[in-house]
Amino acid sequence: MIDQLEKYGLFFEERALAQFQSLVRNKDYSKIAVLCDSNTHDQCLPGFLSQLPDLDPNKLEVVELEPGEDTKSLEVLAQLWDAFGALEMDRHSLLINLGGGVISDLGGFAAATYMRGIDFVNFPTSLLAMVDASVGAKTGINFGAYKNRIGLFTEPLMVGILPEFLDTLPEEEFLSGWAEMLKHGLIADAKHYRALIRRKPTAAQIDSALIAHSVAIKARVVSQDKHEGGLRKILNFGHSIGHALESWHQQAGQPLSHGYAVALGMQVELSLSAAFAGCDINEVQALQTDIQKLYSVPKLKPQAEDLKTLLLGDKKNKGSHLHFSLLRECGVGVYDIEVPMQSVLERYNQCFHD
Ligand SMILES: NC(=O)c1ccc[n+]([C@@H]2O[C@H](COP(=O)([O-])OP(=O)(O)OC[C@H]3O[C@@H](n4cnc5c(N)ncnc54)[C@H](O)[C@@H]3O)[C@@H](O)[C@H]2O)c1
Ligand SMILES: O=C(O)C(=O)C[C@@H](O)[C@H](O)[C@H](O)COP(=O)(O)O
Ligand SMILES: [Zn+2]
Repeated sequence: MIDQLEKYGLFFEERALAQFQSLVRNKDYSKIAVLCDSNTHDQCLPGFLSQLPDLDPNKLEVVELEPGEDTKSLEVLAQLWDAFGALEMDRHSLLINLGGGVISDLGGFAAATYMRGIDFVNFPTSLLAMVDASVGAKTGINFGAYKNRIGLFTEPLMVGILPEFLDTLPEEEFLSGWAEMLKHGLIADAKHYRALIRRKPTAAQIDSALIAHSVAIKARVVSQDKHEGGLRKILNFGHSIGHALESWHQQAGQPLSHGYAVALGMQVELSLSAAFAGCDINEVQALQTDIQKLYSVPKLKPQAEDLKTLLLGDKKNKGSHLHFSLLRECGVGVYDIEVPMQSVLERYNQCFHD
């Protein structure tokens, strides 16, 4: 399985380091900048660099940002472009995104826009970024109240997955990444979903094979529809509600991790799947029970009315019509399902406020 991912530009463990080293040898970059947040700077960068003794220290630069979703902003993007200029990076420079999804989304976008595009690679350090964010070429920033409103599809030269980074990942971040893995099972592979639900989202129960299985689901979907004309929308299951909750909590000063918000979103969207996508109600209830055991509803939560504007801003919509990605059954995602706003708010209330 792991070898088969190389055709998508995904490399694991020592194969990732070897691929990266050969890239650097062949390209003769003028500068190589590593983009980190302060956590990955302290906990991942030293081990990463120690495995790359051939990197020329005279060409190496490190750019460190604050951790957290607020970093995925226009202000920080501008600071990053400034930093690239101050480091005299040119079109022959390389950016290494060493971090979670915030770093790969922002760094990929910054690299693709600086001087109309410089090379970049992703070395994801969170579970969520390994199984999802570093793969598939979506990059961008949040804008106004909305998640990922400004962005580009732009490919890293390679993605290097080093599961050793997970040794320092906090427990709540495992739970966040686990939600996207569950989503992969729910939309495309019921066996993967059942394998996950039998385990616990902890470092001890996650291995390279499980990561590879999840990321393979994403890579296969993306390879059939890179720019999200159709099928790729299934990867957005849980995200119409999830993004609205994530944005609302961010604004309320009580951030929810992306994955936690998606897990809550999946609970509501499962209910919509029964009403609008023909998913069996008993199956929906069983899946909701599984998910609720891991992701309980937070005490602080928006009123249904508070979600309206955020839901209307979702990228999958057409005009004022809400379009959802839902499930026909466990393992089968469907997309472009139109759902009236009133039904969404009712189901949200049934799940979270009754
Ligand atoms: N582009 C995509 O396809 C895609 C897919 C899913 C999510 N996303 C985006 O990704 C972001 C979420 O990514 P995330 O969950 O990785 O968040 P994140 O980048 O904020 O990382 C989560 C936290 O874990 C810390 N961290 C990361 N790796 C660590 C390590 N090895 N050791 C210790 N601490 C570590 C970070 O510093 C941060 O505090 C969201 O903005 C989401 O919208 C993008
Ligand atoms: O890669 C995709 O496509 C996804 O939808 C994966 C999602 O998990 C991810 O959160 C993505 O960033 C959402 O994209 P958006 O288009 O809804 O902003
Ligand atoms: Zn997501």
